[in-house]
Amino acid sequence: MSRSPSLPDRPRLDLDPEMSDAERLSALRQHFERLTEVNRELDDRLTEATDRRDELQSEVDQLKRRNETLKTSSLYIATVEEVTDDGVVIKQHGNNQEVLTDTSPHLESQVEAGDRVAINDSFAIQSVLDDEKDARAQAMEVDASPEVTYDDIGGIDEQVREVREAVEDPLANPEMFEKVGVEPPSGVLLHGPPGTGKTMLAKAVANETDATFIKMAGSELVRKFIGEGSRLVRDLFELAADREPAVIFIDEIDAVASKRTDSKTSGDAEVQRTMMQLLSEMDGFDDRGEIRIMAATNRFDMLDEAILRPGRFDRLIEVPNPDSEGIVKILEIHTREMNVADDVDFEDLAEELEGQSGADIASLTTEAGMYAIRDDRTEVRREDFDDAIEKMRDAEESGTIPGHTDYQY
Ligand SMILES: Nc1ncnc2c1ncn2[C@@H]1O[C@H](COP(=O)(O)OP(=O)(O)OP(=O)(O)O)[C@@H](O)[C@H]1O
Repeated sequence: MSRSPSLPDRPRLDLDPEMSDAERLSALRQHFERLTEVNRELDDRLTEATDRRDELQSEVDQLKRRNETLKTSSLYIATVEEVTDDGVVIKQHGNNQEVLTDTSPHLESQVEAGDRVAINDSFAIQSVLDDEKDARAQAMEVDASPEVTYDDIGGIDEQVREVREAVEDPLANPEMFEKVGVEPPSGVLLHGPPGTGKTMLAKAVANETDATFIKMAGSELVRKFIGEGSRLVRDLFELAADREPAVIFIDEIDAVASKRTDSKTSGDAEVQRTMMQLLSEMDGFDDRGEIRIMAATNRFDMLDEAILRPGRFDRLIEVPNPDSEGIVKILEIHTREMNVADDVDFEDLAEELEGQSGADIASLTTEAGMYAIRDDRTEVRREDFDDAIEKMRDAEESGTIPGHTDYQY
């Protein structure tokens, strides 16, 4: 780095007592001129230094920005295959390319075979991903205390009773099953059309038993790369064991447990592997205990029978769309907090809503409330429900799915 030239010397004033007044005045004048000159010089240097400082500052800002971009730029995921003296062998997810790469010295001691790591464009390992941060966080929804209660679920009382018996009792009273010598159902499969309260049921059981609710969507298990699906299944059961009591809920289980297809694509083989992993986790599972397994599907007809064998999903509960009595209950539940006008008759509305799911009814009540708000009213009237029904019908006719997808607990 170049050093800045030294500062100009401070001018000295030498006054000889022998000097005449005129000489003194001239010496003083010269001194004043030199001072002014040095002052100007210092001023220039100051301006120069300030300019340089601004320049350096803008360089620092630029570097900071570049550093930020580097830090936030996309990294790729890979699995460590082997740690050798020559470097680390990783396999990139997605293209399965094997690469021999380096780790930064501070990570050297942390990297082990089997770890998932984040790599940059040049394959250098940037960080080691732990399971929580990686797969679990991405693919699972973990709720230590879900808020849904049985009172929030309408029109499927029989299903609630069955679920309580099959899931809640073994969690709450495992010793009872032990004493009587009865095996509780291993897994409970809820099946029925979309939006009928299957997820709510699983959350309500978890709530009632103070269990952690762990949800994994079957589609998440399929989107992963080779070996990733089965690893996620293992993670799922491990996490449940860490957090017991826990209710595992696998939604859209048909995604990994459909009847075998004829095609022999590697994708199918991978799905099969994931399903086998799921079955083996369930088979090696102690039925009585602190973890209960539930799954849901809208495509019961597609399921591979292997998952329905005893010891696996051996309790099937159908959750249908509500009948008119159920619709009234669901309307009551979803209007609990609403100021509903006297002219709204739920029985009458239920007739119009025949065939709709709980989710449709939930979004319909929200929509009716929105009509009241748009009209600057706090009271929701029959006309608002009528408008909401009309909107729902239009959406059905035009093929767009009614609003339940954007209205979730
Ligand atoms: N029986 C019901 N009682 C009250 N609300 C319901 C009922 N069924 C559905 N809902 C409403 O619909 C929303 C979605 O329900 P839920 O997610 O439980 O359906 P699901 O059967 O799991 O649907 P999917 O098969 O699409 O996953 C709930 O958050 C709730 O607002």
